[in-house]
Amino acid sequence: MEKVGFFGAGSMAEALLKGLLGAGVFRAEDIFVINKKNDERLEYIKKVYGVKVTRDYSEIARKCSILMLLVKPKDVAEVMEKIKDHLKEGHLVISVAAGITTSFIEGFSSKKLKVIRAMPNISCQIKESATAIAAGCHSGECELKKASEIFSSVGKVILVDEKWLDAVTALSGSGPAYVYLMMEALTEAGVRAGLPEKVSYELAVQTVFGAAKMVLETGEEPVTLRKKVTSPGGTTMAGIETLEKMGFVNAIVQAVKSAARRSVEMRKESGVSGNS
Ligand SMILES: NC(=O)C1=CN([C@@H]2O[C@H](COP(=O)(O)OP(=O)(O)OC[C@H]3O[C@@H](n4cnc5c(N)ncnc54)[C@H](O)[C@@H]3O)[C@@H](O)[C@H]2O)C=CC1
Ligand SMILES: O=C(O)[C@@H]1CCC=N1
Repeated sequence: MEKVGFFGAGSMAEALLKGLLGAGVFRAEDIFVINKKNDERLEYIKKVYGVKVTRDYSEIARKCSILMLLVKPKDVAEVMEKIKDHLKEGHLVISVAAGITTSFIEGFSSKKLKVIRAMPNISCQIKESATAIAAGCHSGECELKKASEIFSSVGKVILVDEKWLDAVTALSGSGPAYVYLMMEALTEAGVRAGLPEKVSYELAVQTVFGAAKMVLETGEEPVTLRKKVTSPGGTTMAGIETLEKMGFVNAIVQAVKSAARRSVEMRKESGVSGNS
């Protein structure tokens, strides 16, 4: 079985660990994890998931054929500097860092480094991620297949051109947070309408879950399902009219635009030149 190195031990690394181990894609003993300086966090990761932890960057590069960059965009360069002399053409580098291009990563090595840029989301923890992947210039079918296998074990995978990744990041990378905010808003709305908080929360969460499951299980589009809920002159229509008046759709459109813009900014802040 291949060995995989995790550079980063934060939220995304833990969500992926849970998903990948749960799916049996890697054995715990084949996963090596390193972080910047938080010993307690690394100990926790080792204890809970039984994976190997180290402070030796070269050990990971030596032992693992798949290297996953699970650090913040601004920290990608630091990791690459630390591992660049140990990189081989046989390595597959998979980066999930928002805004960071495959060409930026490739640029750290004189070898034809195989790089895949992926944008999963936090739901890989429960194997329900929506992940988009794009290949760098030295990656081909084989690398895409490998990355696809990894991420399809934790959810759905879509192959995209790298130029779409800022938009993908803004939509499905950040997307779970928008939906959580929707749940928070519905809960607060229920409380303001007189419901006890616990009741409101349970109804809000199950409503969001049921609505998504309806789309997936019936195959009907959201617009069709929305019309089925909206009786003429009824309660839903009153609610939807208010959402429209308050610019609900535009708010979502602007949110995704802002997030995509931020992905571009973070790329620039990380010292990456070029557009995508
Ligand atoms: N959190 C999310 O829902 C998603 C995050 N991402 C991407 O995943 C990446 C990680 O995000 P999070 O896990 O949320 O961040 P985080 O802040 O929770 O974790 C970052 C980890 O990187 C480690 N790190 C920093 N510098 C390092 C270095 N030089 N060497 C080794 N480890 C180092 C830190 O110690 C920490 O463990 C980001 O690039 C983000 O854009 C992508 C999709 C979703
Ligand atoms: O907020 C962020 O920058 C990362 C990328 C997508 C989700 N979280």
